[in-house]
Amino acid sequence: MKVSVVVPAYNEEQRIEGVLYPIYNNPIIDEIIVVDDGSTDKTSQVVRKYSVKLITLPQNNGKASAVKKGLSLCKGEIIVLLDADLIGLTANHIVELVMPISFAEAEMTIGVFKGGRVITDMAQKIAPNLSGQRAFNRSLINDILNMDTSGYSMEVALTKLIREKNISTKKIILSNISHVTKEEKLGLIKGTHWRFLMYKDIVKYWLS
Ligand SMILES: O=c1ccn([C@@H]2O[C@H](COP(=O)(O)OP(=O)(O)O)[C@@H](O)[C@H]2O)c(=O)[nH]1
Ligand SMILES: O=C(O)[C@@H](COP(=O)(O)O)O[C@H]1O[C@H](CO)[C@@H](O)[C@H](O)[C@H]1O
Repeated sequence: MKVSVVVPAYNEEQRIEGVLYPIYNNPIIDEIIVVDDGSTDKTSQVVRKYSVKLITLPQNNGKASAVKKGLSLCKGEIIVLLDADLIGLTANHIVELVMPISFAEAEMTIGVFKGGRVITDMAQKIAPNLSGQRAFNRSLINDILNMDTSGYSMEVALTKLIREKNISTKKIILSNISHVTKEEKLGLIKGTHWRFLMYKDIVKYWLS
């Protein structure tokens, strides 16, 4: 089965190679689409060093719309979503996310960090359903594209969709992987502000 990987990226020039390098040119992956969500840094320039498809959006519209743009263009029968700021990603993590889908054990897998860093392990233990690392069957793509979601409400919208449509899921432990937190990327004040905006998107979606 063909595998597409979609990576939304906003101002990830310093981190995105940590995601592309381990997986580009890998025979298990047929297509990698990076959606540069209106970055103001050199994200696109860095991505162009790799043989992947790059979509550059003219302005920053938030993670959900970047992911949807990638989904609307990808061709795989199995689709993998990855954040652009992962630390310690390996091709094996992709295999672990994809296998249960290809063996029809689940329609969607949700990757949960373990053994990476305490801070991100803890966050994912508390809220595994917020994970941006997933694989799913193409049969779900129209439902996902039709979700009324914006900003950081992508994962919470997926959780709602899973419940409503009774989609079978499987949690996959991803070992020795982490991501760069907002505070690490942006500093304490700006990072906390973005975190607040993220939770606002999530709560707003739940209340809608
Ligand atoms: O407006 C945005 C904000 C984030 N992202 C991307 O969405 C993913 C998750 O975002 P972030 O790292 O901010 O979330 P966190 O993992 O810190 O919650 C990353 O690949 C970001 O580059 C995006 O495409 N557009
Ligand atoms: O793990 C979490 O609590 C949040 C916040 O991560 P940071 O510590 O701000 O990097 O990250 C996740 O949630 C976002 C909203 O659902 C997703 O978009 C991210 O992909 C995911 O990493």
